[in-house]
Amino acid sequence: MENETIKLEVENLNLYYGEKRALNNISLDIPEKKVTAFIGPSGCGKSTLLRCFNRMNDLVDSCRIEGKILLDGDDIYRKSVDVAELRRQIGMVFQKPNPFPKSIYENVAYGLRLQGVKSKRTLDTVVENSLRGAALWDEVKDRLHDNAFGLSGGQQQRLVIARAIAIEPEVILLDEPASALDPISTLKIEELIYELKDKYTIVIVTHNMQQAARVSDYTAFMYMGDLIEFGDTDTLFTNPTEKQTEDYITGRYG
Ligand SMILES: Nc1ncnc2c1ncn2[C@@H]1O[C@H](COP(=O)(O)OP(=O)(O)OP(=O)(O)O)[C@@H](O)[C@H]1O
Repeated sequence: MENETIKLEVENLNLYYGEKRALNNISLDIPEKKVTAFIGPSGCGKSTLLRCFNRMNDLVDSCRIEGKILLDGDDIYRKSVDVAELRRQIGMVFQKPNPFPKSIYENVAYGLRLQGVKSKRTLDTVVENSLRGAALWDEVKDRLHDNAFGLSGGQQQRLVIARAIAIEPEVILLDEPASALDPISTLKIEELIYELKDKYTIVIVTHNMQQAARVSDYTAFMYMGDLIEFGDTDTLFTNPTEKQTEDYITGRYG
């Protein structure tokens, strides 16, 4: 990690849902323009930690956090932070593709329209570039004004990624982005993740250890709200430091 620029820093983060503690004193650094994967058995807190990065947990009434998360050195939980702007900087893609009930074009243009962009030429350019960036342009360029629901699940997920990158985020959070997809669509998403890291910092939650090993540069293994081990992906999968990590990656539990 010495040669990396740190994009997000988690410092002594505790997270509670009511009385129940779901994250225990987590500290880790997310490097810029790399892919960081969170792995671990169901319920270990991967999605909860991911959602902290764009303050999605603010939407859960019972949720309380202690500790800090810094984006480029600034605390994202400071009172003065504009959460809408934070979510523009840190985009998120969920497990199930969630396009809007609009055309392919309007799905991608949506964020820019919200920002007040009206120029057709600007919108056309951004829509094309974003669809190209999400490796979807060639498949949809002749049907941009068709409803997005007519796309396959894998195409819908790439559309959602195009919608996310249209507003030029710095970080993209992916919560099990391929778990609802067939193997070929999954492969396309994995190839896309690999390409996107040239421009964006990517954090991915995945159940699939092979996927983490294929797409990520760094991996964090979590267990019951604890961060057990964090390091470069090759080392974590071939020579883990902790016995619990070894047991998990060799399939002894989880
Ligand atoms: N909104 C919520 N309210 C209360 N408890 C929650 C809430 N969301 C998650 N939890 C609890 O927090 C713990 C961590 O859940 P989380 O969804 O982060 O785990 P995960 O590792 O992502 O699991 P999975 O792989 O099954 O999605 C679990 O015990 C879960 O039941």
